[in-house]
Amino acid sequence: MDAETQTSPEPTAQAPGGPVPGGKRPVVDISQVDKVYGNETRALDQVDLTVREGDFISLLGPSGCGKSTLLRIVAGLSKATSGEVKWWEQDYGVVGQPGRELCFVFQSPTLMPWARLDKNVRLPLDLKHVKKSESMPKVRDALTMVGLGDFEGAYPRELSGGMQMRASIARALVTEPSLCLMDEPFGALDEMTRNRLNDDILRLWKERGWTVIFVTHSVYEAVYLSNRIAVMAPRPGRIAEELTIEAPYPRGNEFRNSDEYAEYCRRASHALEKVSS
Ligand SMILES: Nc1ncnc2c1ncn2[C@@H]1O[C@H](COP(=O)(O)OP(=O)(O)OP(=O)(O)O)[C@@H](O)[C@H]1O
Repeated sequence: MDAETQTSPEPTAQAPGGPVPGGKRPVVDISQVDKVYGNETRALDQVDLTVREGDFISLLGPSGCGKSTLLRIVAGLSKATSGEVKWWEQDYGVVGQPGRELCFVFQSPTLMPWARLDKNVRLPLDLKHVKKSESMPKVRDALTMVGLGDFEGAYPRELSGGMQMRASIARALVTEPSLCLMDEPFGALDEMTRNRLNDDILRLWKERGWTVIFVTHSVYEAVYLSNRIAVMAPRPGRIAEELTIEAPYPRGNEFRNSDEYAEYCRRASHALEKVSS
């Protein structure tokens, strides 16, 4: 998971199962994944999802439908009971090899309270024994990208909740991931801060050429950010419906205030109501 990122092989027009719709190469292929916990909770049942290069996919669903479980399985933090999670042309085990770097942004910032921001953000590179002379320019670059360029010497307690979340995104950025997994990163923030961070994430997604899998409870957030939304249902956890959000990027306030956005939100709410009832 922590190996140096290098350039991925050139995209090809063929997926293992045939031609790639739209020419986009699959990054992760989740196939017939079940997860049954030790207490016999069936958290996931026959989940199929193909994540393609450049996708911004939201996993949207009520509490307990298995969103975090699925994300943790993709990250290799938990094992599927059965089924497969494959990377393009290779098994999951190759994560951490060149071109297969991923990052995970958790629900809370999980910063080390005793360390200044630069040290917090440098942590993944320190763990890889990257020399300080090499890591510090990357740390400064990442902090600047999330708008915290002037705060590298600050302690987490000196920052607002939104700034702490930005710092945790900077810590993910320094690893130069190609796939970014985000588990409800903005759920605890007020609406204005969440909107601002949504815009930041879309900018980084575009600039960095990321593929993102994003967990959220919020219909509004899912529609604003995503090109695809997988609506998940509980008991057992499964993907009940997939919505495509055709609105072009970049998206901003114009999109947020548009009839098109309202219509997509209505559709996503309706899908969510169906699985929650
Ligand atoms: N370690 C575990 N052991 C037993 N059951 C678990 C474990 N982790 C999760 N579960 C159960 O699996 C189901 C799916 O949980 P999960 O956290 O993946 O859902 P979620 O959709 O992410 O929920 P939330 O939106 O509340 O975070 C739930 O019923 C949960 O109680």
